Amino acid sequence: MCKILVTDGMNRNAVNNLRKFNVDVEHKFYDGMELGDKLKDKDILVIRSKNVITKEIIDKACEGNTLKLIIRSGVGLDNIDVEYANKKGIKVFNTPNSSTRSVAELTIGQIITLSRFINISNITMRDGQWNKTKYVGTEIFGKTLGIIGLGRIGKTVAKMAYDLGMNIIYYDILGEMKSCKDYTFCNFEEVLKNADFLTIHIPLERNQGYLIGTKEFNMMKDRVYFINHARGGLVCENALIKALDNGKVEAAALDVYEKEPKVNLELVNHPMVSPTPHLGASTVEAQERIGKEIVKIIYNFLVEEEIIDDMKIAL
Ligand SMILES: NC(=O)C1=CN([C@@H]2O[C@H](COP(=O)(O)OP(=O)(O)OC[C@H]3O[C@@H](n4cnc5c(N)ncnc54)[C@H](OP(=O)(O)O)[C@@H]3O)[C@@H](O)[C@H]2O)C=CC1
Ligand SMILES: O=C(O)C(=O)CO
Repeated sequence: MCKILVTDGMNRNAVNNLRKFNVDVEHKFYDGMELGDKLKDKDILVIRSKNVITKEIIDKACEGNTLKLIIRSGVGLDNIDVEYANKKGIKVFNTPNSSTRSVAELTIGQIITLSRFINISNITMRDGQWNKTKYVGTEIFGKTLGIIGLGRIGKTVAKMAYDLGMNIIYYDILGEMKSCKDYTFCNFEEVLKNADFLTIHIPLERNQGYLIGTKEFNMMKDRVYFINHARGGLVCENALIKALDNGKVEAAALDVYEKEPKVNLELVNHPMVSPTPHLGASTVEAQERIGKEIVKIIYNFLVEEEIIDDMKIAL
């Protein structure tokens, strides 16, 4: 019988649907070499962001010679050594399309949160403070939103922000996108220099250094609003704290951190930071879609491997 290990949260409908395939599903968190050990008799591993799948774990798993598929429930594959897994004959899939809308909506929510002091008002009002004259915000209409990475999420953020009246400038490694003529392609430095609001939506590549450190913050407009919902490792947190302290950055919204789930208290306690604990994909809708994507991947695998017949069931 095909054995599947799911180490993290997974939509209940998806788990129930998997069981229709007459497979063995163990739903329990394991990590490190214990996980490697548990994988010795598993065919499929499903993880989210909590596990880091290293060469060592893959080697341990391969002692059992059963593991054929790793599925990352989500987009970023930076927590899996994909190249090594592939070298060992293990396929790696993610669910790239399911959370785009949710991450984009969180980003737009934070753009407005920062521009209107919503986060800091929430906190100070609980102390009985009435900072009406202190928290004079800014409209986002007519302001320039700089986007680094105009992929699925970047494009969705761009469309929403454009519809709210923002001017969109972007940089993407793929260059100018013909289908995005309402937005202006710039080089990386030009986006940093001209954005009133700056948001990052690129993957973290393995062994990549910071995309944004002190040098890059210094290039930005004074009092820029900064959002990182991509990966913590892209931004130097110490440089961000300095930029917030010296007013280069007016306010920052963060969903991702350098050392998750460890919290950098200096950063998240900064009065001008609006932090969320990696909630980008945490909506009912995104999780349902992710669950469906995973079931489809596993279904295709089981059919391909002739473990089940093409059941033509509605997934
Ligand atoms: N906070 C959260 O909960 C979530 C965070 N994420 C993060 O968001 C990231 C983006 O997701 P998504 O939009 O779906 O990914 P996409 O691959 O659709 O978009 C990323 C875009 O950025 C481009 N790119 C890659 N590297 C660079 C670079 N150095 N400079 C400029 N552009 C670059 C990519 O080009 P190319 O295709 O050539 O690489 C691509 O066009 C994910 O990788 C993940 O880390 C995703 C979901 C949830
Ligand atoms: O899907 C992703 O990449 C996320 O960060 C959410 O888990």
